[in-house]
This record gives sequence, C-alpha cells and structure tokens, in this order.
Amino acid sequence: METFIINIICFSVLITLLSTILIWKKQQSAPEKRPPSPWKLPIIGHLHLLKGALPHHILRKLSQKYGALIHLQMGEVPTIVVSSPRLAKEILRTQDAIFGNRGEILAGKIIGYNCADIACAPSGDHWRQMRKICTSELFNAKNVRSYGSIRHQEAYSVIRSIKDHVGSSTQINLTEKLEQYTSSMVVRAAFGKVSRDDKTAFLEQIKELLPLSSAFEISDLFPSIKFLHPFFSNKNKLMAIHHKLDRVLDSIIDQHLERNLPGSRPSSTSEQQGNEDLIDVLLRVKDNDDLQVQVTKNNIKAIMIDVFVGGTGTSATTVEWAMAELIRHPEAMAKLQKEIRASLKKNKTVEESDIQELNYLKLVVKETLRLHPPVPLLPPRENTMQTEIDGYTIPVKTRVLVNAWAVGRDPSYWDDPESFKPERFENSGTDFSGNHFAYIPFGSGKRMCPGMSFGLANVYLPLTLLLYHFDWKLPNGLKPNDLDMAESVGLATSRVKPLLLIPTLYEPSL
Ligand code: HEM
Repeated sequence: METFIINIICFSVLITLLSTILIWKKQQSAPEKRPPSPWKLPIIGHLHLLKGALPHHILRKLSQKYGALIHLQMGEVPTIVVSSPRLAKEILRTQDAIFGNRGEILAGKIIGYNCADIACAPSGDHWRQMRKICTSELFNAKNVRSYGSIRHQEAYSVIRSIKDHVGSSTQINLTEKLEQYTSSMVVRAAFGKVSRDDKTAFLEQIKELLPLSSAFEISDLFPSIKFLHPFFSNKNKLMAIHHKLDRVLDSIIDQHLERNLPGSRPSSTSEQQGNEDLIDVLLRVKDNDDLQVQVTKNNIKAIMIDVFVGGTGTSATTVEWAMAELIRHPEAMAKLQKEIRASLKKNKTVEESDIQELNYLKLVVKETLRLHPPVPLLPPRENTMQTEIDGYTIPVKTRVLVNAWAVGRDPSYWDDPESFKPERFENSGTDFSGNHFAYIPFGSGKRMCPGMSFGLANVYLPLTLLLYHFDWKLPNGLKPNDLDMAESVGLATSRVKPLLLIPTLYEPSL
C-alpha cells in the first residue's frame, strides 16, 4: 500500500514538472503578439501621426490601413485603438470589468481633486458609489422631469431673444445662443440659485480650462522624462484655474449650507419642496452614515465640475449639428417642422410629454449623434490586468481608445454611412442604450454616460422650439451644400465656424 502511494506521488510530481516545462517552452516559442502598428519614431513613438487633422479622422484612416485593432505608442504610453463595432463590444461589454479604469491624467488629478469625481476616478468603491448617487438621486426620471421648468425658462429665453431680431434680416449666431442656453440651464439645475459674480467667475475658469483639458500634456505622455515637465507642462496653468474654481465652488457650497440651516427656511426644506439642486442632493447624501465610502466636500466640488463640463458642450453641439444638418437637408427640415407644428398646434407652451410624441424628432437626433457624436473618441479606458483581444496580448495598463465616430460610420454596418438619413432609424430598434455597438454616442458598459436622459432632454426641447417658432435660411445667398461642416478639436466636438442663420417668425394660421 505504501509503495502504491509513493508511486502515485512520484507520478503526480512528474506530470506537474512535465506540464510546467511544456508551458514554459510554449511561451518561449510563441512570443506575445501585439496588434498591428504603423512605423514609429524613436522617443515620440506615433505621436507625429496625430498632427494635421482631427484625431478621430486620423485614427480611422490608420485603422482602414492596419485593421480595426491597432497598437500605437503615444510618447511612453502604450495605446490600442478600436474602430469596429465587434471590437468595441469586446472592450465595452465582454471585457468591461478588465477595461474599467480611465488611466490617470494630470487634469484629472488637479482639476478633479485627485480624481475624486466620476469621470476620471479609477473603477472601485468610491467611483461605484458616486455614480450610483448620481444616477439614482440626480438623473433619475423624476429629477430630469423636475428640471423641466428650468429648461423651459432657459429655452424660452433663447426664443425670445431671437424673436427680438426677427424681420431685420439679422444673422443669428445660433452657436452662441445654444452655449448660453446649456450653460445657464446646467448651472441652475446643478447649483441652484448662485450669485451673478460666482456664476461669471465659474464660467470664466471653465472657459480657460476647456482648451487645456483637450491639449496634449507632456507629463501624461512622457511621465518618466521629468526634466521636460517644468518647460512644457500645463501644470501651473491648471493649478491656477483649480485655485480660482475652488474658491468659487466653496462659496457656492457655503451658500447652500447657510440656506439649508434649520430655521433658515420659513416653511420647509428644499427637499420637501421637491426642488433640490445637485448640491443640495450631494450635501444631504454626504451626511448619510450608511455610505460605504465617505463623501467629502472635494467629492462634491469635483462632481460639480464633471456635471458642468460633461453636460453643457455635449448638448449644445448636438442641437447645433442637428440644425446644420437640417439646413443642408431641407426635405428633412420640412418633415420635422410639419410634425412639430401639427403636434403643438397654435402657440401652446411645449411640455416634456409633447416631445415624447415627436417620432421624427427622435430620428433626427439619433442620426445627428451618429454622424456627429460630441465625444468621438470615448474617454480612454485602461486595463487592470494583462489580457487578450483577437489573439493579441494587451499588457496591463494599456490605454484604450474606442473610436465611436468611426464605428458610427462603419460601412459594413451602415448603408450609405456618410449621408444624413434619419429614416434609417425607423423601426430599426437601434437606440442609445449602449447595446448596439455600431452606435455608441453615449458609450457603453460600466462607464457609460450617466447623464444621458438629462442631456437628451436638453437637446429635444430647444430643437423643438427653434423649429416650431421659426423658419430658417442661410445668410448671404449661401446654398445648403455650401455650409461648412468642419469639426473642431475640443472636449465636445463642435463646428469650427459658428452657425449663423436668418430666422423668420412662424405665425400659425388661425
Ligand atoms: C448629448 C449629451 C451627452 C453625450 C453625447 C455624452 C457622452 C458621453 C460619453 C461618450 C461618455 C463616455 C462613456 C464611456 O466611456 O463609455 C460620457 C461619460 C460621462 N458623462 Fe456624458 N454625455 C452627454 C451628457 C452628459 C450630461 C448632461 C452629464 C451630466 C450632467 C454627463 C456626465 C458624464 C459623466 C460624469 C461621465 C463619466 C462616467 C464615468 O466615467 O463613469 N454627460 N458621456
């Protein structure tokens, strides 16, 4: 019996040894395979390839040459770029848990209070909790509706300001009007009543911040070449903006704390009145002892910046692109105006429920977001462990860019992909849910946009009102096809040239 046991043990040891040797041999003979990659330069890697055009355009061109999965060396940062719906699904759904981090960047560390926000925070308990608070407390269906009255006031104020110019053949700068609308709308919904000085100071700093956030940052691209950082980094500029923003946000939060002190409200709290703003909600949640991770004042400030930056440019540029596409496609413009005017009848105030009935409006917005996703390259993801995609090895901490713009124009999924055809979405079942990987304007998976319903509501209403109250034409005898559709680089991709149009007042016949 004893000999039998010894034999079994020896046999198991032998098998284990043999299999270890076999695995080791296999690893030696098959070096890790990396995705295809263009020729690169020493030190800067592939950075030079991104010069001269918009990154999402350049990356699509590269993917047409090298394949839907390519490997690029951005300075010192290993990066893969994904440009097909199938591979987008692999990253955002199948391996969502592995690619759940964003990767640290300097702007996130400085402006986001050391990544205390949602957008830059590493995936983990803090991020999960803050995201849950935002989706369940801030952007749930009830709150999106209750922000409706603010949305109405701000959208109607744009309509009134346009009406003041009607008849004089004055060009309206719609780009400017829409920026004002979304920033006022988001400031009011998020911050409630703020002093004019605080609002102006906040908006000024955000304006300074936006170009820096989308610019190349030397310390992100070459983290180990530290001697270059003092000469080329935006760190000092970001720090200056951070200090000014911090003072304004402190002042706004303090005003909320004062207002919410017991006895400072005559009858009831804002929560009972059902008109809490984002800061009220976050301050209320902060005092909840059941939270897994403590919510700090810095978390609140970082989220305020996230909401403003994430929620303004994206909606404004969507309405702007929709108007530009409609001007270029008069038949679609006429069809949508007919739907809106038939549904809204005579000058009645538009309610959110009216918008639910406007089917063609939804198709136009879907098609606009397919051709002009405000975030054409999804914010980077990073893998927490080594993994494999399509047989290629992806080492840990590789940055991943998903080209949402390219997948929305992939000819193997979309018929006539470069044309504006809202009807393509009729009965198609493709929606914003992030389950159709050829259509991901709000991203997909665990890091999908949490502000989608709020953002869409901020698009539908002004677009409906602009098309209900006015007929639009191009100035200076420009033909629809002459309209310049060039895109600019930024956190949200907008038009290079502002959208200048001439309105005529629509008077419904009695
Ligand atoms: C038309 C409007 C909008 C568009 C097209 C849009 C698009 C996106 C996209 C593509 C992402 C990345 C998703 C991913 O990585 O898979 C994102 C993330 C995010 N968005 Fe939006 N967004 C919009 C409106 C808003 C609004 C109104 C808010 C807040 C009020 C907001 C807040 C955020 C935040 C906080 C994140 C980061 C989520 C995370 O990392 O967990 N967005 N958005």
